[in-house]
Amino acid sequence: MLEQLQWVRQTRWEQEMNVGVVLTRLTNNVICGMTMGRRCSGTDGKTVAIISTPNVADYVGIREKLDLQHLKTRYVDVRRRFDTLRTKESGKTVAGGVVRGFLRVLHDISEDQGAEMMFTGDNFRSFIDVTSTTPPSPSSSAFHRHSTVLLATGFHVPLSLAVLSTEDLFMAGSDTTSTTMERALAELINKPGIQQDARRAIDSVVGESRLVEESDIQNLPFLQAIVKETLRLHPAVPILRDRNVWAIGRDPTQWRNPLEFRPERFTPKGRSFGIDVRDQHYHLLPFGSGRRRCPGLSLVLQLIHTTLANVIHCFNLSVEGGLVDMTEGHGATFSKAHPLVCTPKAGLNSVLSTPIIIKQLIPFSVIITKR
Ligand code: HEM
Repeated sequence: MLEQLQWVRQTRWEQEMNVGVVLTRLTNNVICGMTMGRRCSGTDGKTVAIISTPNVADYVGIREKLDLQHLKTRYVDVRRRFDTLRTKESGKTVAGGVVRGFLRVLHDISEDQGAEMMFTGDNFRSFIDVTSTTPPSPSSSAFHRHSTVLLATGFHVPLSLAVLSTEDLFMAGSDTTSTTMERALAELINKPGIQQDARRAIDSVVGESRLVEESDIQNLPFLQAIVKETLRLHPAVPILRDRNVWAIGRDPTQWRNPLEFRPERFTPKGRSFGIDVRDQHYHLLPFGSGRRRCPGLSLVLQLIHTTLANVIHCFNLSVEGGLVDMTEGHGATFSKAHPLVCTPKAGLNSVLSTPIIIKQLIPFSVIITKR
């Protein structure tokens, strides 16, 4: 995030910047780094927007004939870019790139003694079996369709299938994560008192001379409460197959003042202290539950906590008159109807010293300044 703001300062002076797009780029880079060992997000955040936009034609049974929103055309473009990316990767080495990234992640999990779930050889084989049953992508090049990768266990996996899984991670993880962070920032802009309390708590643990690190998060219960409250009110996957997570999170029989953003409910003195998002409590299920529970949960919690903590720690965020409009849009992740758009204004030397005015497209404006 801070790096992105640096980029804005250098290249987009006095130009508008969509905060959601910046957060999407950040998330894409994390997923890309994890799976491919490199950065790969474009600069426009277009991929996720296309993938997560519901196609009107799907609902009226004319999807083969009409492409009213030009989604098909745009999706083909996305696939072409994915193909380019994977071709670049496989050009280096077939067993390298994507699959090496996967293997590294799987290996790390199997070695991690503190992991919630021990990853055994059987788990590993199951993972490969599931991957192998995925139908090949029609747009894969002949090379990818016919190339297989010999995994450490002795299994051969078609390269195209391994790459498909990478795409799944983008679809499942990118927009969900950035939307959640955007929502949290918007809530904090609307609730300056909560923002200040969070900053004070971070200062007391981290001080003012360094950035927040992942290891600090466990000592920041109020920040954790803010993230839980964001996931309660704004679950990025609002409706699952068998339950409406969005409605459960606002159920008045379970939550006092359910429509209000009150992170303190999750703090030691609050009524909901101890309630967690890891499927132990069935009235807070932003990541689903059971076998289908989001596998990216631990990663995403680290990413969201660390990013939010650093933004809160480094900047004051405020709105110019009125409140940030929290109206939900129509996308798969219920992202904001009006994205947060910021305009960097007068600048000082360091990126953290750059006052930034954030405004929504209509009609609100937000100011972010160096503390
Ligand atoms: C705030 C961010 C996120 C939220 C709220 C979220 C939530 C969810 C939910 C509710 C599901 C469906 C569970 C079900 O079907 O019952 C899911 C599935 C999934 N998520 Fe996440 N997710 C997030 C981020 C991520 C990230 C960062 C990744 C990976 C990098 C990821 C990977 C996946 C995958 C692969 C699935 C499909 C699992 C399956 O079909 O069995 N998610 N997620």
